[in-house]
Amino acid sequence: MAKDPVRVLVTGAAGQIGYALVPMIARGIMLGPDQPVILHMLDIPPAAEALNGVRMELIDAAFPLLKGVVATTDVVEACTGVNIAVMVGGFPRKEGMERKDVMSKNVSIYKSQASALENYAAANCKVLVVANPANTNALILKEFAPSIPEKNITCLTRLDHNRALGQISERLNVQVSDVKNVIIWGNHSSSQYPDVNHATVKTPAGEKPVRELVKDDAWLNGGFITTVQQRGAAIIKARKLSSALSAASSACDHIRDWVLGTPEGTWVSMGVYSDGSYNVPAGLIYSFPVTCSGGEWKIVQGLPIDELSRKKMDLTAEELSEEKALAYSCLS
Ligand SMILES: NC(=O)C1=CN([C@@H]2O[C@H](COP(=O)(O)OP(=O)(O)OC[C@H]3O[C@@H](n4cnc5c(N)ncnc54)[C@H](O)[C@@H]3O)[C@@H](O)[C@H]2O)C=CC1
Ligand SMILES: O=C([O-])CC(=O)C(=O)O
Repeated sequence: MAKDPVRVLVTGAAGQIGYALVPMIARGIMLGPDQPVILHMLDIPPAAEALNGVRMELIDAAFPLLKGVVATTDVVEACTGVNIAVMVGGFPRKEGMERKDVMSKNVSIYKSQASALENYAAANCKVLVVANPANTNALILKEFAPSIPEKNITCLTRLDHNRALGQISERLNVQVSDVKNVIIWGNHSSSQYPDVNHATVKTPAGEKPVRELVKDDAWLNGGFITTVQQRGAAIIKARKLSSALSAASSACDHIRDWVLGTPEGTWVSMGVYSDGSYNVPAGLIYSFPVTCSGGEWKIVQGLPIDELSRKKMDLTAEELSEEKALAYSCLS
């Protein structure tokens, strides 16, 4: 029997990530090739005409899984009945800016959209915040939508996770699909800690630790980390626009794994509400290694943390606490 359509909201749908993301969703990349979808697209009035253009192209593409399109500048109409909300709407960073520089514009958007989601989304709606500062926007959304369970509100660090996989794959000249279990700890910012201490590569002789294969701790503790931390800025420098196709693809990965589950023995990185695991302060949206099953994520527990990792994990937590304080000062 055909499945009922899932309603997926994309905010900022007339923007560049939106333009890459909506066809992926309509093609089944996010929720699977047998899952019909109804797309809800929100943007602001100055982008209404462009948004309508995206709606027209979605119709022209004749996606078999796409059962309907709502394209609107009305936040209530956009949020009504949605099962999944991908929050991309906001103002992107330009060259020379840090992600927290876009803070004041974006946190106020997330405060107001929190109540629309709380009041009009389907029960158990899963929320992914992409717009920067992603962790702090997600935290503001959580705090101003108190009736949405905190486990349903997440932010995107899967792009950083995928960037880390990509760097290891390039370095070792192996397929990216054979590399797994890197971890992005903390903030989706240049303070994030990309950790390879538990990462492995599938080889003809079985799974081997990344460190053992790379044999270059100076690179793994130095250049590798800064490359992943700075990759967003490098893309902005090259394209004069921030990452879009990789962000859209990673957003699909995030939701797909959350809804359909992670493969046995594999974890992924997600920004989730900290419960104090790994001595990360509770009350922050912090990126952890998680496994997903039955539509729920769970933080991977019990990984040994060395001294260098501890310092880097604490540093990015401190930045998130500062961002939280700054966000509240922007809102008051
Ligand atoms: N977490 C991550 O890994 C990544 C996050 N980002 C962030 O994603 C966001 C979107 O990036 P782009 O698509 O490149 O930007 P963009 O500027 O091309 O698109 C953003 C869209 O949001 C719309 N918008 C603005 N205010 C809105 C509101 N209140 N409600 C609904 N829509 C609104 C704009 O009109 C625009 O169409 C930025 O904040 C960017 O920094 C980008 C790449 C990766
Ligand atoms: O760097 C930016 O501003 C966009 C972004 O979040 C990324 O590419 O990781």
